This record gives sequence, C-alpha cells and structure tokens, in this order.
Amino acid sequence: MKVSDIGECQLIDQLNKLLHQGTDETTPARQNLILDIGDDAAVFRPQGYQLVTVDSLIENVHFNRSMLNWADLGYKALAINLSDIAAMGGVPQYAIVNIDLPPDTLVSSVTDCYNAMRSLADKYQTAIIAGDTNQSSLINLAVTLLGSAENPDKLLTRNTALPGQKIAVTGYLGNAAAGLDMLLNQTKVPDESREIFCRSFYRPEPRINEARLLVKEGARCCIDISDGLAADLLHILRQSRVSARIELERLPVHPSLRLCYPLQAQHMALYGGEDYELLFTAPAKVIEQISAQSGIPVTIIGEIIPGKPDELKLVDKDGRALQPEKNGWEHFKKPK
Ligand SMILES: Nc1ncnc2c1ncn2[C@@H]1O[C@H](COP(=O)(O)OP(=O)(O)O)[C@@H](O)[C@H]1O
Ligand SMILES: Cc1ncc(C[n+]2csc(CCOP(=O)(O)OP(=O)(O)O)c2C)c(N)n1
Ligand SMILES: [Mg+2]
Repeated sequence: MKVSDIGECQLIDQLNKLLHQGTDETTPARQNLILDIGDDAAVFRPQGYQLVTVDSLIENVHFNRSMLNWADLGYKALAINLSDIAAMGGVPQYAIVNIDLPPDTLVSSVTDCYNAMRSLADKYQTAIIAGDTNQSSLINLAVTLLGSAENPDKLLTRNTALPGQKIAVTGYLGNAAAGLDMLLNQTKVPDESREIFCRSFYRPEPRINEARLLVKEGARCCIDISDGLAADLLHILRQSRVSARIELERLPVHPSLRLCYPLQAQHMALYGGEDYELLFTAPAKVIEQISAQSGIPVTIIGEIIPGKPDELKLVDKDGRALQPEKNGWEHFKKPK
C-alpha cells in the first residue's frame, strides 16, 4: 500500500500508534510531557537549560535512491541530531520529525523508518512528540531535537580550546567515507569490512554517553565530526582563536580501512565526514581519565598551540609538515 492510498491523516494515525506502543511512561521526558501528537502543538514542562538543534537528510544530498534503506534513514536522521546534543554535553529529551514523501512511497517504508527512529529514541530516553508530513517529489527527513543541560557552565562548546591542551577523538575516522564510496561506486571490499563501513555510514552511534563522561571529567570544548575532521577542527580553532598541530600517524584509522583503502585511508580520516565521532580538547590527564572509563577508543591526535586562529599544522611520522587541504563537506560547494 502506498501513502497516496491512505492519505496524510491515516498515515499520521498509524505513526502515532507506532510511537505509543509499549512506551516507557516513566522517563523524565514522558513525565514532563503534557500533550504530544494530536493537537496544534506539543506541550512540555521545560527542565533546566534548553538545547535545540535541527539537521535534515535530503535525497540526492545525503543519500541517493539506490542506497536508500528506510530503517537506516530513520535511524540516521535521529542519530545525527543526538550527535549534536552530545557534542554540547546535553541530555536529549524531545524530537520533532518533519517528513516529506513522494506519493508512491510505501506505507511499510514509512513505518520501517519510524520503527528504527523509535528504537534509537527509546535507547536514549527521547520522546518523539510532534512533526509535520508533506507530499514532495524528493524525500526529506528533518529532525529537530531538544535537550537539556543542568548547568550552562558545563556545556561543551567550540570556543573553549586552550593552548597546551591535547586534541582527542572518539572511535575511528574515515569509515563512513569508505561506506559512502562503496555505495556510490560499487567498490568491492571483503564482507567483514563492508559490514563495518556500511554500519559507520548508515548507523553511526551517537556518542551521548561519552559526552556525559567528558562533562563529568571537566572537558569544555567539543564538536561532532559531520563535515570532516579538518573542517570541524577549524570551527574550534576559529572560535577559540588558537592553532593546532595534528600528528597524522596518530589518526585512529581502522585496520579494515587501512587494508581496503591503503592510498585513501588518511585522506578519508581527515576530510571524509559523517563519522559523527566527538572531537574535543582537554588537558592530557583529563583525556586519560575519559579514556580509562570509555567503552570505545579515545585517541589523542595532536595538541592546541598558540598562533593564528585557523592555522592547522599536519605533521607526518618523520616530523615533515603537510599542507592541509581546504577540504571537507560544505553545502553549495563542489566536493574536491
Ligand atoms: N539557516 C539557518 N538559520 C539559522 N541558523 C543556522 C542556519 N543554518 C545553520 N545554522 C546554525 O549555524 C551553526 C552551524 O550549523 P551547522 O554547520 O549545520 O552545524 P552542525 O554541523 O553542528 O549541524 C549552528 O549553530 C546552526 O544552528
Ligand atoms: C549522495 C551523497 N553524496 C554525498 C554525501 C556526502 N555528504 C553529504 S552531506 C555531508 C556532510 C554532513 O551533512 P551536513 O548536512 O553538512 O551535516 P551538519 O554539518 O549540518 O551536521 C557529506 C559528507 C552523501 N552522504 N550522500
Ligand atoms: Mg547542521
């Protein structure tokens, strides 16, 4: 059955039912919810300091029809927003979902999408409380996510990096770019690597728990990597008015990426984007404490140095400087 067979109202009814089946009513988000889907606006009692972010997944920009899997699309649309709340050190609470669909979309595709979104929302105690549904020639899924912070002095921001601090990242870099390359160019890689790269591209794990660890241990400066390590580090450097030195051999490149993309691995790690890992700065001791408690790799890749804001120094294993490319994802610009 297509969405054009049942229409907007019936589709929303189905989605509303899906979002309420077996819901845990004891979460703080649900406890503070006064009204959700069904009225002209949702109503909740705000807690602490309110965080708000929005990011979209748009057909032919963030994915193509050929690589479309509706469950993965739903998962990723929420995950990239959870990643932004994580990068601020917040706790996610409420999601608002805007979905634009071609009329011939199968109803089962939309419910697959919402089931995946719902599972991820449940994992991070986030309630989907409102949205908008439109017909459109292209698919667009936009999630607005609200979160909270108990203390504004403990937020993780882009303007708090200090010379002498180390620069660290969670997880591995470049795997999502490899996933995208495989999907766009049908690049052949062994099954085990394919699984790793596809997962990184379709199902990035939002680093909510790791970000809470950062807050607990006193880190102050963080961004999530959506446009690429170099591009996102530049946001920190510009806003903190500092420079950075990155040691290329320290970049956390997964063994599968090194094996399958020996010539491109470093480039993918630096400029690929969509890894949704956390990039943060803190004193070495703080990073050691975070690393010791984290269930995932936390790798020091360089340090913040005084100097011209936005000057990024890349150094190879022999101490040779490499010119950084002005590369990374930027909408409206042609990718290099
Ligand atoms: N069209 C817009 N109108 C107002 N603010 C925007 C718009 N687009 C982006 N922003 C804001 O600019 C900043 C950078 O946006 P973006 O690069 O999308 O961040 P992120 O990578 O964290 O999603 C964010 O604070 C975002 O809220
Ligand atoms: C078909 C296709 N082409 C190219 C890309 C690569 N790509 C698209 S957007 C993007 C960066 C992240 O998206 P953006 O909307 O900039 O996220 P934000 O920085 O706002 O979090 C990348 C690497 C892709 N995912 N799919
Ligand atoms: Mg954005």
